[in-house]
Amino acid sequence: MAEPVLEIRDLHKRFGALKATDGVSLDLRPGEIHALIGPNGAGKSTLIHQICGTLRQDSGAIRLAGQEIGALSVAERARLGLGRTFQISSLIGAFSALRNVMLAVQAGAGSSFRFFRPVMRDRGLRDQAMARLERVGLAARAHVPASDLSHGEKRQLEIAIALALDAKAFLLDEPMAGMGPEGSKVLTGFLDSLRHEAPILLVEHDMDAVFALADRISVLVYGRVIATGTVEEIRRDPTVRTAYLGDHV
Ligand SMILES: Nc1ncnc2c1ncn2[C@@H]1O[C@H](COP(=O)(O)OP(=O)(O)OP(=O)(O)O)[C@@H](O)[C@H]1O
Repeated sequence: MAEPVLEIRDLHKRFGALKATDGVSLDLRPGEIHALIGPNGAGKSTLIHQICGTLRQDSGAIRLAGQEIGALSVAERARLGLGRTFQISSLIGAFSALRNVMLAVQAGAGSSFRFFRPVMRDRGLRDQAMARLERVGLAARAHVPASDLSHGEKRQLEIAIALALDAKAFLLDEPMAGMGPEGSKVLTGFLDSLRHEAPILLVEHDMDAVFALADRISVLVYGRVIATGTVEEIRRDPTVRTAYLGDHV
């Protein structure tokens, strides 16, 4: 089997007496959407925060493409290809969609000399950024300030930024939240195709989306993974049905 892109090994995080992450291990394999589900307070966001670096684990390993990243800053992890979107937005509201993506292309290229050039006049950057906007279906909105984009469009823009940073893995934290049924359908179709660019760790409460998209599902309860498997395996798992899925299957 192909090497996992992202590996979490025996991760622990306490808040006082509360074990928010209690020995979590999971893998994200090339090309897959791995959904992380579980009841409110199970520790999904805490786990995502530790993977992207906004929260430091007490112990355990986090590896991206074989490299230990658990001690790196958020920016360093992003530079190595961890594409984090949603819940905490990285968009600059006053800048156009195009400019937001151009800044990401520039950061991804990592060439500091470019800082001295007027970003908007750099043809190469512009073309690369437009290609990412086209990929996510936002080319027609390129010149609209990010703050004026709709909820769904902001999410598309965040994915364009992650693409510009050459993401090796996407962490998507409740992408369907706040979307209407039509928006959810469009986003589901888009995420389905995005997995071919980089695998996706998807935290999502919308079970229709999870069941439609996930190659594998891990169920988190009280900071522990109680089951990992395909959609069918998880739907049939009696422990999962008792702990969480009862209403959803
Ligand atoms: N900074 C913090 N300090 C103390 N306790 C925290 C902190 N952050 C989270 N917790 C607690 O850790 C537990 C896990 O919370 P977390 O937000 O990770 O769960 P979740 O699965 O993402 O929930 P939801 O589905 O509601 O977003 C909860 O009991 C929460 O109250």
